[in-house]
Amino acid sequence: MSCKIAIDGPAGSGKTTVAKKLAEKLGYYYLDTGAMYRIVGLYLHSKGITPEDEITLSMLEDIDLKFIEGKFFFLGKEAGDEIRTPDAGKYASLYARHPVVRKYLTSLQKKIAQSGNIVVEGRDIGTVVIPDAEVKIFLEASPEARARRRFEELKAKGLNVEYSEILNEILLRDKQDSERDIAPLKPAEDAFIIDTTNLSVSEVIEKILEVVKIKCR
Ligand SMILES: Nc1ncnc2c1ncn2[C@@H]1O[C@H](COP(=O)(O)OP(=O)(O)O)[C@@H](O)[C@H]1O
Ligand SMILES: Nc1ccn([C@H]2C[C@H](O)[C@@H](COP(=O)(O)OP(=O)(O)O)O2)c(=O)n1
Repeated sequence: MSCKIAIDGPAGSGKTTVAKKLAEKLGYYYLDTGAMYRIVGLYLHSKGITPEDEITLSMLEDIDLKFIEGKFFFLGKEAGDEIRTPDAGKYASLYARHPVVRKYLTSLQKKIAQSGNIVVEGRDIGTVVIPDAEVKIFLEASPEARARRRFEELKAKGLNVEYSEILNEILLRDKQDSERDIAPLKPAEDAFIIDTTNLSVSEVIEKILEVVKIKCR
């Protein structure tokens, strides 16, 4: 029996860290849907196209977005740290509200999610991308904890960031992602909600594994 695990939640709640470790532990595929929105957001911004402009399918196909052996490629090159900057997250969230962007990326994500046992992380996985997922997890944490984590993460990568700026960026994306009309950030009705504010990564993974043992027998 194939088992699909959806992990949703706001920025800094621990989705990527937990999803990657979980997929490795279970021997499942892993899909970071946020990376796809980051690639699209950076590309459209670089072309001077705003989220208010008409965005066509052919514009998005010009990105030549590919997912090969767990890695993303666009414009013929592998996606690197350039998609992990605060600006990339800002543009991802801005263009993620556009119906053509959502339709295009959701269609790709649904196809990839059919690969077999997989952990998929994002904002609308349990509600839209794989609503039939056997396991649905919604991670949350205080904005301050999430900003602190992201601040430490970016600082460790050598980026010159201010905690207050990161907190404001996270609060803005929380609002944009949860208040948009299409596929807003919210827990699926059958999602298990885990507050990670005072939990270690291992403790979060242990909680998820308890659900997996029951739902993915
Ligand atoms: N439960 C946790 N406790 C402490 N730090 C965490 C926890 N979960 C994730 N982190 C750290 O916080 C940062 C952001 O985590 P990440 O998995 O990228 O969050 P998201 O994908 O939800 O934005 C990373 O440096 C990660 O190591
Ligand atoms: N399934 C998804 C994944 C990401 N997005 C949008 C909204 C998010 O703010 C941005 C960036 O997502 P990403 O998961 O990479 O960001 P964080 O790692 O949580 O900071 O993309 C989305 O709308 N739907």
